[in-house]
Amino acid sequence: MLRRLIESLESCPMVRRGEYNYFIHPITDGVPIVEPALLREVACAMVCVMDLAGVDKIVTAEAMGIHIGTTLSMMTDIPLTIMRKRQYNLPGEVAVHQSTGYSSGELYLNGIERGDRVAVIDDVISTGGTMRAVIAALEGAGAEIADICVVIRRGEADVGRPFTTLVSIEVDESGVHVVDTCR
Ligand SMILES: O=P(O)(O)OC[C@H]1O[C@H](OP(=O)(O)OP(=O)(O)O)[C@H](O)[C@@H]1O
Ligand SMILES: Nc1nc2[nH]cnc2c(=O)[nH]1
Repeated sequence: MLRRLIESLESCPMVRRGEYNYFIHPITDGVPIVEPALLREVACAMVCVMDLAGVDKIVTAEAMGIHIGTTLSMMTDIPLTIMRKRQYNLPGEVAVHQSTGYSSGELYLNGIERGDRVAVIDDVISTGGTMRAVIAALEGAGAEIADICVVIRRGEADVGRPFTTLVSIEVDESGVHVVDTCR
């Protein structure tokens, strides 16, 4: 079922970002091209593995959760909010610090009301810094996190809650290796 995702990961290019081996893939970078069939495969798998019962809103982080979150939202009719790297200063906006293996900055959550039941999705988890920031923001806003699903798990990050991943990978000098899948 995840044939396109697995094959494209195992043949994707990689660059160095400092000490970090950064793989480049349509789902995590939007380049070189996002094939509709791949996006469909990923979103269909998410619908299958996630508990979306009674979920009011899907939450993702800028930028590379957006195409996945949009597809999932269109398939399920659940509205989407995007945690932005830009501050809007709207009433109730929640700011949190995000750090990854190669960058750091702020993320801003809007559009969540106390008691909202939310599902969190993202393209990849590596250090877990982004997901911990998203969870902290949602807890700060008083949301109930119903489920968390990330397309690609790289490493063993702990975010303090269980989460589902579609595939687990290892990355070394020779490239990406898929070591586990959700089905
Ligand atoms: O587990 P972590 O180490 O936090 O890494 C995962 C995050 O890294 C990427 O985001 P990035 O901040 O690079 O922004 P982008 O989506 O705008 O490329 C990716 O989209 C995840 O959100
Ligand atoms: N594209 C991409 N995004 C990431 N986010 C965290 N690690 C990575 C990576 O290696 N590649």
